[in-house]
Amino acid sequence: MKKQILDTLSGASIQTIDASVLDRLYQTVESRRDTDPALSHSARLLSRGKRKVAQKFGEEAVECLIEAVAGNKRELIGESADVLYHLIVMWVDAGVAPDEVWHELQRREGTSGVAEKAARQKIS
Ligand SMILES: N=c1c2ncn([C@@H]3O[C@H](COP(=O)(O)OP(=O)(O)OP(=O)(O)O)[C@@H](O)[C@H]3O)c2ncn1[C@@H]1O[C@H](COP(=O)(O)O)[C@@H](O)[C@H]1O
Repeated sequence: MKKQILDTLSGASIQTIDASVLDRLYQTVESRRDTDPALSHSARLLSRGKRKVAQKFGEEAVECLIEAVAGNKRELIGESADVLYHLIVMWVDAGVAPDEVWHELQRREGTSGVAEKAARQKIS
C-alpha cells in the first residue's frame, strides 16, 4: 500500500511515512505465530487466544478515545499506534489479511457516508 497517510513532525523537519508500515507490521506479527512467547509479545498475545486478543484491542481502543476526548494530541498518537498494533494482532488471529481490508476501503472510496446511510434506510 503506497498511499501516504502520515506526516510526522520530528524536530524542524517533516518526515513522510508510508502506510506500508502496516503491511510490514502484519508480516512481522504473522511470523511470530510459532515464536516462543517469552521472546515475542505478539506470540504471547496470540497464545492466550481469541478472547484475550480481542480484549486487549478493546482496552487500547478505550485508552485511545480517552486521550481524544481529553484533547491530548501526543498521547492520542501513541495510543493510536497501540490500537493499530492490537488490531493487526486480531487480524492475524482471525486470518484476515490487510489486503482484504484495503480492498474494502477502496470499494468505499468516493461513496459519501451520508448517501450510503440514506440508501440503507430506503432498503429497510
Ligand atoms: N507495535 C508493537 C507494539 N505496540 C505495543 N506493544 C506492546 O504491547 C504491550 C502492551 O502492554 P500491556 O501491559 O497493556 O499488555 P500485557 O503485557 O499483555 O498485559 P496484560 O494486560 O495482558 O496483563 C507492551 O508490552 C508493548 O510493548 C507492541 N509490541 C510489539 N509491536 C510491534 O510488533 C513487532 C513484533 O514484536 P514482538 O512480537 O514482541 O517480537 C515489534 O517489532 C513492533 O513493531
